[in-house]
Amino acid sequence: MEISELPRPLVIAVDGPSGSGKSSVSREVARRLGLEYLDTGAMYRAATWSVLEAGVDLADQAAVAQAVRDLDLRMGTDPAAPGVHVGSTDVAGPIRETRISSQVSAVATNLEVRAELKRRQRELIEGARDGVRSGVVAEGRDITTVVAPDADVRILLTASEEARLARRARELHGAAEAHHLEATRDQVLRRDRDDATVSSFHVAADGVLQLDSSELDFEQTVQAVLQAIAATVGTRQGDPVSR
Ligand SMILES: Nc1ncnc2c1ncn2[C@@H]1O[C@H](COP(=O)(O)OP(=O)(O)O)[C@@H](O)[C@H]1O
Ligand SMILES: Nc1ccn([C@H]2C[C@H](O)[C@@H](COP(=O)(O)OP(=O)(O)O)O2)c(=O)n1
Repeated sequence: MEISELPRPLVIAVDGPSGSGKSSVSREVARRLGLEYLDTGAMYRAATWSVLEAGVDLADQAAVAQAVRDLDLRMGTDPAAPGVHVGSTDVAGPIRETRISSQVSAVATNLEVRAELKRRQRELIEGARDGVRSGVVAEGRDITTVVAPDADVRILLTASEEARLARRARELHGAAEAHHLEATRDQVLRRDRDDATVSSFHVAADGVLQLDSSELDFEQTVQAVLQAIAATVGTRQGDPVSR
């Protein structure tokens, strides 16, 4: 089925571990389908940036949760330029720094923080459903299971540990040599271990399509996701309630 014929509104949920390619692939899929793009990991990163900026002790769960409830977070959802602002401060760059990557799980495992961000993510997804682009690709760790279990298409993007480490090392250091792989280990494997205590993103839940990108390059992965979307919503063609 032609992409232009896909029913709208269209909500696509993508989850996966660190380095599986979910952010870059989801963003490109959103761009090609003319949908909005929601990077929920960026919301946890911006919350972490803000809490640290305010000098709140990450171990003080109640104070962290309150700071996140008070957070003036503005998520841009244009896949061509998905900005992240806290108040008027552009934090798109700072939230990718190693100091945030290494501490974000402490915030993401705070259950009150999760409840607050889940509420905001649902609002953003609903807003996108009714917005000019009529839909969104939302990606993270618990989108297929908790935030948008009723999404039209739900995909778990996985890749072998080896592939994920190599991709992250290349991204951070420009090469995947042994010492780079070691330096990247904390950012990928330890963080996934911590994050997995509150979300399930290694095994696909019922009705969630698992896609292993270990042997695929970026373009092949984008194509695989587009095909999965067309195959899933294409079967509902003619269904007037395509959500
Ligand atoms: N299928 C793929 N093959 C090779 N590299 C990829 C693939 N998908 C993504 N990448 C690259 O791997 C890195 C990590 O991807 P990213 O989308 O940030 O992963 P995630 O959001 O799951 O942590 C990026 O530099 C990205 O360009
Ligand atoms: N829906 C989500 C999205 C991200 N998180 C957490 C898990 C991660 O450690 C951080 C940052 O997510 P992000 O997707 O930017 O992580 P990657 O570096 O792409 O692996 O937020 C989450 O708990 N739930």
